[in-house]
Amino acid sequence: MALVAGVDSSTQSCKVVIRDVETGALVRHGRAAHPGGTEVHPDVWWAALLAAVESAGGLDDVAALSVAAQQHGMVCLDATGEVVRDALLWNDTRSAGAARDLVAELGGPRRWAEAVGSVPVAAFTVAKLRWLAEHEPGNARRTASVCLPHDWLTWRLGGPAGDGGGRDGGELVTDRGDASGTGYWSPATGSYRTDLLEAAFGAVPGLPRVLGPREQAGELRAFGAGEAGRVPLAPGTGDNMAAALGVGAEPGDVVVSIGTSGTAFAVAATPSADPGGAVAGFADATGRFLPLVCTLNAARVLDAAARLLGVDPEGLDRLALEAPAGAGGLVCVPYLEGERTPNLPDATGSLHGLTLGTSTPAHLARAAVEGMLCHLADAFDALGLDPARVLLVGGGARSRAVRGIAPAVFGRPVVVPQPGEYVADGAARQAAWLLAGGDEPPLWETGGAERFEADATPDVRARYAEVRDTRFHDA
Ligand SMILES: Nc1ncnc2c1ncn2[C@@H]1O[C@H](COP(=O)(O)OP(=O)(O)O)[C@@H](O)[C@H]1O
Ligand SMILES: O=C(CO)[C@@H](O)[C@H](O)COP(=O)(O)O
Repeated sequence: MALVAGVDSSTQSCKVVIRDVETGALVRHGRAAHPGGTEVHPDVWWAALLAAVESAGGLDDVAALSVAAQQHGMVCLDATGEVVRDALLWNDTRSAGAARDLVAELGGPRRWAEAVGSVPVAAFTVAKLRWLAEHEPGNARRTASVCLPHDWLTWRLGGPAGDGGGRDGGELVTDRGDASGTGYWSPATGSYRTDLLEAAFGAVPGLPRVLGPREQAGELRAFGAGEAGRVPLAPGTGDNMAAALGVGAEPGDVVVSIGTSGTAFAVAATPSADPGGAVAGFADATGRFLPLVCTLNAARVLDAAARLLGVDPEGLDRLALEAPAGAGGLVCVPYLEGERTPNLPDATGSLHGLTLGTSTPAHLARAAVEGMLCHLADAFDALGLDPARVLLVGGGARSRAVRGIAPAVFGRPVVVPQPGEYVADGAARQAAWLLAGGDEPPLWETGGAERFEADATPDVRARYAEVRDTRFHDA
């Protein structure tokens, strides 16, 4: 039985799945935690990857491997391949002012949408590079090349066995999906916009070569591999693109992911360009496109509510399901980490409608779940689609309360695939595609999905919208 490995190096953890190439059956898996915070030295991802691989039983028997990872993170390397400074992650908002400046300098959001499919906000690599040039000019001058988390991990995996840091000049590569989150690569033309990068950063550092969906990224050299047999590395991709591949999303589906970020995205045949900036016009991992709306606040809203109430995730579910729909008028606008969509990087969360009646743990739990889901429903609406299927994935989709309340808030049934690691699965499927060749990724049985239905509660969304607009209209 030939096996492939898929990695998901996401915000909170690194996950590894080992799957059968032919059937996609899960053979082994492992994970290791990432630290909190919005800047991290890439070596920390490397250490977590090693630990996750070990807990997945190693890679000795895999025939190909692919890495997916959190999008946008700025990894700067010097001329010797050493990391210049901690990577700034997608959810680090210090670059919000830099993004505003870039939008103004190019002549407004429409110009950016036309140039690269997206209007940069703090998350985009291009804004982080402007921030670096302005605030850490010494680090900017040392930056000989810039890449993304999955590019860097792929590069390290292809390094010499026993590599302890630094590299000997191997080529950096990326894929269309992750390149489309930089703000200096156009999904529509498939080429870098080095003019935009130079205008933002004052120089054009080395950039990863952008690979096609099943182009080989190199060979596995870490873990002592590459001596006995050759293990090809697939191009890898951003975590949302990998999730689309992992659940087998097709045009007509919208995927809503509740991880550290909340995302709503769809597979599209043509590129998109939203001058309003809400929809990022990304590329996907199959040669198509992935219009996507991303929020900064999703599963961690549930974590925060559980912490506040002194309960575990199951306790939060139980409380939320005890309270009535609408939580008696208690509304949580969950901008706990600032927000990206809408673009309110300095916003904080808000609780509105406290009365003696709503001052109960159950009402607070319900308000947190509904607020998080109303916020995601806004993201879903921004896509402007009427999909045949809405798929709910990510760690937060494991919550019983989320599954029960989501169809009411979204006003349509939701399908929850069997609990799994869909980003790592997508990476594994890409690795299998590299081995199999062909125009389409191999078809894998994704297992039993569960469909959840509920009566729509438009009044819950209306009340949320009223509080959101009153509180944040002028923010
Ligand atoms: N049963 C559950 N109920 C609610 N939330 C859960 C549950 N299991 C996991 N989570 C949440 O999932 C989140 C992590 O999701 P994940 O998709 O792995 O994030 P990321 O990909 O951003 O690292 C955590 O914030 C965690 O609280
Ligand atoms: O910035 C985006 C999408 O544009 C985020 O979705 C990141 O890719 C992080 O993903 P998670 O770790 O939350 O899955």
